[in-house]
Amino acid sequence: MTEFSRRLVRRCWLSAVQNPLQVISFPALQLHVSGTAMRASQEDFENAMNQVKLLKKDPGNEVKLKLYALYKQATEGPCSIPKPGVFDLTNKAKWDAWNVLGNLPKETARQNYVDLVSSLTSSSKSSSQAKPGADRERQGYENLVVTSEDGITKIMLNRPIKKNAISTQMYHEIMLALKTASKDDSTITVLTGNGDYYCSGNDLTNFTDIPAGGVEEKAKNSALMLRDFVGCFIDFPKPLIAVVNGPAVGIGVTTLGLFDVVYASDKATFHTPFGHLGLSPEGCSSYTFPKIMGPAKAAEMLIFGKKLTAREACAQGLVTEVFPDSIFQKEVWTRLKAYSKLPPNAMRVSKQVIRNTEKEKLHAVNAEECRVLRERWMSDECINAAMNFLSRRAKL
Ligand SMILES: CCCCC/C=C/C(=O)SCCNC(=O)CCNC(=O)[C@H](O)C(C)(C)COP(=O)(O)OP(=O)(O)OC[C@H]1O[C@@H](n2cnc3c(N)ncnc32)[C@H](O)[C@@H]1OP(=O)(O)O
Repeated sequence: MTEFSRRLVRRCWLSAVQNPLQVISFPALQLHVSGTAMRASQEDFENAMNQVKLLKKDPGNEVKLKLYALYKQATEGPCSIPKPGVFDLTNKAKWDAWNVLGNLPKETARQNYVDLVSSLTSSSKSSSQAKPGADRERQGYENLVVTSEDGITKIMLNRPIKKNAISTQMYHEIMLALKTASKDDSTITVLTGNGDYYCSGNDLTNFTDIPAGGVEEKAKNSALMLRDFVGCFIDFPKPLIAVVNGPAVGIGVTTLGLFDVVYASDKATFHTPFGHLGLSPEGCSSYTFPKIMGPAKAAEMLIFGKKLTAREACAQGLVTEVFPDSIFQKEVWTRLKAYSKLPPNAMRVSKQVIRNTEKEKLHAVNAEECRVLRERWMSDECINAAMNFLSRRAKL
């Protein structure tokens, strides 16, 4: 094994442990019941297995791995299957969870499984009564808050604890929110972030969830998803406004070129660290940025990762206007409320006149950027950079 492979193994495992939510999918709990007859607690065990399938709330990957391991130990005894390969993160995490149980007796594993399920069912009963969760469920978004008021649909990234990094689920949620907003009664649509960040870009743990087809399949799926995601911005039919409440990174910056207006707090910064991450530009920025700020300034951002302050970004034309943070929300929303009262059809038509000549070009640019990124994601440069972040060694 080379030093690089050794480092990769260590880091993959570290990332799996640090980010268990990315590791294992809920259907993995649909376990098969072994035909082996068991003693007294077999009925409890089977009941517990059925209860797991009925859980309303995903218990999280750490718990799912524990359940998986206890089930295997209870039905098959100690782990004796070969250790899965380095890139097979899901099966490796499952193997590790099972293997760590060592020689735990089957009966004990069965009892532990039943106890664990019982604790989950009681906690899910009490948490289902909590109002905020119920609201989120009704709205259908886990990491967005979408509201419509005064003719404005506001889509707020709501993962402040992770600086609004966009997880795979969030990409889908944002696409859904944009598609819904494009058809609702509102006249303008706003994207903003909750907390101190606007968005810290792609969630770097997205790539720890490797499917059975390996990194190639992951890269292919990610490229398809990215193409759809950016396509939603290109095709968005109404005025789309970014309210950049704090720092923006990666795809949180590149997509700004597809917005009609960008308002920023003076606390916001704009950073596209693609070089550091072994990546290449997306969000049509390879086309929009040189057009907006000229090729030289765009290259400094997109190739060398120069971070801009809000005022610099405004001077380059990426940002429409900068406001002192203390008055940012008040000023911006007052202005947006006034804009939202303008005749909606005129606003739509004006947007189309401004944007439509570019649409075809933008879709072609998007497709090409995704094609290139698909290759990049499989490169050593990119894997190393992501692993560095996951092992907390690098702050960009
Ligand atoms: C599939 C489609 C792909 C589309 C292509 C998109 C490309 C991009 O967007 S490239 C840009 C990717 N983003 C980054 O490289 C940013 C990485 N994050 C950071 O460098 C820093 O976290 C920071 C500068 C954004 C903030 O630093 P700091 O104020 O010191 O806060 P923490 O680092 O402690 O962050 C708090 C918490 O949030 C997690 N987190 C932040 N950003 C991300 C991210 N992009 N992905 C995953 N997780 C992120 C961070 O790990 C911390 O989590 P805990 O350690 O669990 O508290």
